[in-house]
Amino acid sequence: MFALPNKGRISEPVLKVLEKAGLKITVKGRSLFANTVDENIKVMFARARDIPEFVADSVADIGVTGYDLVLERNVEDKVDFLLDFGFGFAKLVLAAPENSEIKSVDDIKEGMRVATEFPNLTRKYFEKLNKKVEIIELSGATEIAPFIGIADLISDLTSTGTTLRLNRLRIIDEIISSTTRLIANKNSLKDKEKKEKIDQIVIAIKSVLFAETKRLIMMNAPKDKVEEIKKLIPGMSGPTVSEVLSDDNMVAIHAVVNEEEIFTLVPKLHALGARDILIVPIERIL
Ligand SMILES: Nc1ncnc2c1ncn2[C@@H]1O[C@H](COP(=O)(O)OP(=O)(O)OP(=O)(O)O)[C@@H](O)[C@H]1O
Ligand SMILES: O=P(O)(O)OC[C@H]1O[C@H](OP(=O)(O)OP(=O)(O)O)[C@H](O)[C@@H]1O
Ligand SMILES: [Mg+2]
Repeated sequence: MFALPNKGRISEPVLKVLEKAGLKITVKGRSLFANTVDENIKVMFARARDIPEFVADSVADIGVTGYDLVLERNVEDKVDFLLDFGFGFAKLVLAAPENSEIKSVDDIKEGMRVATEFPNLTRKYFEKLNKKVEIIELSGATEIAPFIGIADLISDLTSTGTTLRLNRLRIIDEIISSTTRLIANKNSLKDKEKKEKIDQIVIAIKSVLFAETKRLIMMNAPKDKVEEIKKLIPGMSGPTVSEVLSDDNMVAIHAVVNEEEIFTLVPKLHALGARDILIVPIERIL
């Protein structure tokens, strides 16, 4: 059983990656379960917040959730981290109103109230600092707490910083940093058949994440410039060079290159006489 977030900000990007990975999850409306292209892989939809426990307790064999939520549920020792999706980046930070006297951790006094959706991580953070504070658990919109007099500061997730800025809150310290992860139940990994399926899923997802940073570049180029072009695009196993039947002096070249290199690469290829340059997205690289 594969547990996936049913809503929230990581749900859609995760489903997109799995779609590209060829899992073909057939979701019918708001249903709680779904089938996949592989009859041995069933999907269940749950809140990202609950998925760490579902995986730790063997309700699901694997699941996708935030690293922050695994730590918050205190199950990091009960699950294995199989891969990092590289998105869903957020930091759990301690923040106080800009006009508050709290400017650093040292200004936090005994008995101050901290509002949060992450009571366990926040409690642990203050225990380490040996500071006694009161944790006020909220289930969202934590930013409002200092302004309605129910807390002195908050600990909340931030990624772009927009929410904190908008609410005139200043970061005091960083508690943890998080991204979206694939986690597995340790016993499921010990089961030979399940392990085999899980490995297939991991390879499929990795192939998608890897391909997202790459492009296939294709071009026609003068034969006598091939060596120079090769130096510009080493490719994954060297570029492929093939004949152009209509023109003896030209060859067709294709190679896989890093997406971020393309902007500077193209003018150099042009200068060497490359023509008909095509840059094509790649769905998966295995
Ligand atoms: N602003 C953000 N930017 C990037 N990732 C985030 C952000 N906020 C949360 N996340 C990640 O997404 C996970 C799920 O958070 P999200 O808020 O989407 O779900 P939720 O709290 O279950 O839903 P909702 O907030 O709609 O009730 C978080 O634990 C974190 O890992
Ligand atoms: O730094 P930013 O890019 O502005 O993102 C941070 C915001 O995103 C999350 O809220 P979410 O949308 O999940 O709402 P919630 O507070 O109700 O969980 C988080 O709790 C912050 O409020
Ligand atoms: Mg949220």
